[in-house]
Amino acid sequence: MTSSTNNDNNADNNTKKGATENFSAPENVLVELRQKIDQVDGEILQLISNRAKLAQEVAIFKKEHADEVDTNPIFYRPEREAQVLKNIMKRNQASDSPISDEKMARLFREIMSVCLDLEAPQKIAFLGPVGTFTHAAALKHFGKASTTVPLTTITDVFREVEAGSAMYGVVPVENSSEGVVNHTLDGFLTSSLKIIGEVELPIHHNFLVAEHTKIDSLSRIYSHQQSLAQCRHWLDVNYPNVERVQVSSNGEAARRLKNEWHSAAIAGDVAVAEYDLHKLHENIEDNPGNTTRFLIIGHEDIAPSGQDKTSILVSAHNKAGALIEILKPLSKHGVSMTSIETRPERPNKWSYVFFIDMEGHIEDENVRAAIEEIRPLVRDVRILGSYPQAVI
Ligand SMILES: O=C(O)C(=O)C[C@]1(C(=O)O)C=C[C@@H](O)C=C1
Repeated sequence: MTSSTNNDNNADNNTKKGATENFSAPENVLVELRQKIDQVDGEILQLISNRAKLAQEVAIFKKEHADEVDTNPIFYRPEREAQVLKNIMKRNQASDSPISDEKMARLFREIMSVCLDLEAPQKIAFLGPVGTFTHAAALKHFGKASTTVPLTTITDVFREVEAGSAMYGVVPVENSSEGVVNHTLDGFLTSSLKIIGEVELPIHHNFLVAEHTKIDSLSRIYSHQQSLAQCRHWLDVNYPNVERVQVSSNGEAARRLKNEWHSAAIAGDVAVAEYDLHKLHENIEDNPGNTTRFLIIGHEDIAPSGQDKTSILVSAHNKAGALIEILKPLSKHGVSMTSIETRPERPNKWSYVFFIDMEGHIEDENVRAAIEEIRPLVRDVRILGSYPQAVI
């Protein structure tokens, strides 16, 4: 509405000035470009609306063909979403689009998120509070049309999804600088939930202040202990004499600025909008390649997307050389292992379990064969899930 009113006003002004002789005047060029943008926007709107109607038809199909036993149709299809996004990136590359493949995929991520919301609103539990990197990971993976619910602990996220109060959960699993998140791995020891997806998030820290902050007399900088550690050098150079205060999360650090005039916070982008803050400095992390990986947990088995990962949990016999034996079948069948973590298998003293991630889907012949060969060598193998590799 606003832009067409402006255009009308501009058009009026031009007519008064005698627009015909003046057709290439800068303001007319702008009017013309905006008219073209309005025209394209109208076409995009119609196309998005057509796409949304197709998604509604998909939803009807899913309802009609829901498994007789499982009366709840499954609307969220991570393997299909990964394929759609990969397709968009490929088509973008082959086009003359000035937009990067990743940014184009993010636009479509949001369109798909709205389409899924039309099919059936999705409730996603994440390790909160709002404004944390896990919140950002949930929005990156499911898009902004999903309903995201902050919970206090990783255990709460597992519990909420198990109970069916949330459909899916998002929890951090490893950081490139700080290592693995033990609470998340341990969650799988007592839960039957599956891994249905993964998200990778580059971790960029901002130095945040509020409108009312007296930036010349800062006395405190709040953040999570890991974030303070990841920005230590930058803080030593820029704010060597300001007290650093550890709080439970970056979201909590950002929240505290509301009532404090002499404090700043270190947090990510999501906290800026959530708590109405300003970035005084951006990208203050000492290691610019710092990345965190998150897992999406849920109940379903996911079909192959064409580029998948499989995670297994292996309870080994307590004897020397057990790990070497487990790894041999993977190498024999050409399965590429992407990570391995060891955790104590409580309550059994001195017993260990291995979390192994590999490339491929459990329906791939080589992955299935390797896992079948591991089975007789160990006490137990549990498939935690096969899921699409992170696309954006
Ligand atoms: O293809 C489907 O199964 C759909 O429901 C459509 C669609 C989409 O908008 O493209 C929406 C949600 C699913 O998670 C995957 C894809």
